[in-house]
Amino acid sequence: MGTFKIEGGHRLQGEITPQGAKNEALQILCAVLLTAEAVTISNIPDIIDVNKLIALLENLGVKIQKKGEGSYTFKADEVNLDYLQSEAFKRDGRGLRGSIMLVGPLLARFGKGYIPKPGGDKIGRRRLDTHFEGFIKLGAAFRYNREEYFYGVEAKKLKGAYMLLDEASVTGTANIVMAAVLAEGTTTIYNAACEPYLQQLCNMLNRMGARISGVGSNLLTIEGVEKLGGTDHRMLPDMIEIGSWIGLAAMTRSELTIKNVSWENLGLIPSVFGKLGITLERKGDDIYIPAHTEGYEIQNYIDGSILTIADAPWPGLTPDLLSIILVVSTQARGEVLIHQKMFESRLFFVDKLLDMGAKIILCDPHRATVIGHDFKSSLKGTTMTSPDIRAGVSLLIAALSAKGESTIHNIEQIDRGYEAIDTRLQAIGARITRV
Ligand SMILES: CC(=O)N[C@H]1[C@@H](OP(=O)(O)OP(=O)(O)OC[C@H]2O[C@@H](n3ccc(=O)[nH]c3=O)[C@H](O)[C@@H]2O)O[C@H](CO)[C@@H](O)[C@@H]1O
Ligand SMILES: C=C(OP(=O)(O)O)C(=O)O
Repeated sequence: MGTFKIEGGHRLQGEITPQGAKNEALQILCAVLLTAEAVTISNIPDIIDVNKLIALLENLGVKIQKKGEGSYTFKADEVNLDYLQSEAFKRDGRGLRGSIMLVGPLLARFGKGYIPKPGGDKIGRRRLDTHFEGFIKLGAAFRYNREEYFYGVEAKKLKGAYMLLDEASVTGTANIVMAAVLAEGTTTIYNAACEPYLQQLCNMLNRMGARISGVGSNLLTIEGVEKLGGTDHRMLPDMIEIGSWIGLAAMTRSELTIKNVSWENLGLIPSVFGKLGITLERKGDDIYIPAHTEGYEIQNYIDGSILTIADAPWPGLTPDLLSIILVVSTQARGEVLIHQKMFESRLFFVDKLLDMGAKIILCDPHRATVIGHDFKSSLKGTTMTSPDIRAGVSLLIAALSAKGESTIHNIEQIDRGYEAIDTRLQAIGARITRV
């Protein structure tokens, strides 16, 4: 179990460039299985989850060639389907959430897709019904081995169908889209998720020869094609990392520039931080955050009532930023209710913030009221364990703003999604060491 030691209370300064988007990368990498031709992908983040998925592709027989930093060519012309039945796959396929998206492309191209119950953050129930109900609608037979937690779908030929998803699942939509592009006839997916991750996936598939319309909306129409070809694709900057750095700048009262953020793909993220009173300036495609020496003040609603910040399917606020928003609120002027609607166990990390001196009432597993300190009292360094990726980064931000030394254990959770976070933060003045 890796550990970070952090000496808090120091201002940071400078520029930071976001990595390529983790959740986009997981979709895009699975899509290389849809063609026998070469697909070149750049801006791939060097993080644990992505590297695990690349290893799974390699074990499936995908030829992988490094082109440069974060840039690889993938060629799935000799896929080894026997690997899917191996003990190694049953073990390694469980290592991340994103591996579930291998199923759709395998089913579409080879008529069968299998996966052990995938891993990812332990943040509450994470069902897969949307994925498999979609495959069944396309004509696949489904089986689930409860003893081994092993899922399987098979179909000689998928047939396009209309489906209204019971929830706008991000990985579920990506999986069904990747299955439908090679199905016979037209598939309509209503209540589809439409995050930039999915827009990027659909645009890439269209460049490979797919016929997807409605990209960016919750109504996707997919006319199946016989086969797909190769393409080049570049990952967008990671919007969750961008949000994390905005929070970091505000809470450490640092002047920071976040480079090349792809503003048009950030949705509500800048305005939600704006509601916490954080000033962001758009400079070209960068975000400039001045040092908040006077702190920041949470806005109330127009009628004077207390602000709620809640997650919602895109274009609502992504749930992956709520832990960071919560931590940043602990030093704001004012109060806010944080409502994590999607996940049941994502707010329990607030106990650690309470230990550090934050004023938070955990109302129930989904809601926490935060009463900001307005920097009149700093958080105090402590020893903690990172429970999940975003809580881990939130605790890291808290530790960097706190008085004294903190220790964060289980930092593999952070490394799952943030590339070389220690050296990148050291470069802007953070006192953080990996021990
Ligand atoms: C690898 C990857 O891409 N992971 C992301 C993906 O996970 P993932 O695709 O696993 O998450 P889903 O979109 O399926 O759903 C996440 C949770 O939200 C609930 N839900 C979802 C949609 C909805 O309309 N109502 C609702 O309550 C689900 O029941 C589930 O508990 O999307 C999540 C939601 O943005 C993000 O937190 C994860 O970082
Ligand atoms: C929940 C997350 O990841 P995963 O779905 O991979 O567990 C996340 O990125 O915040």
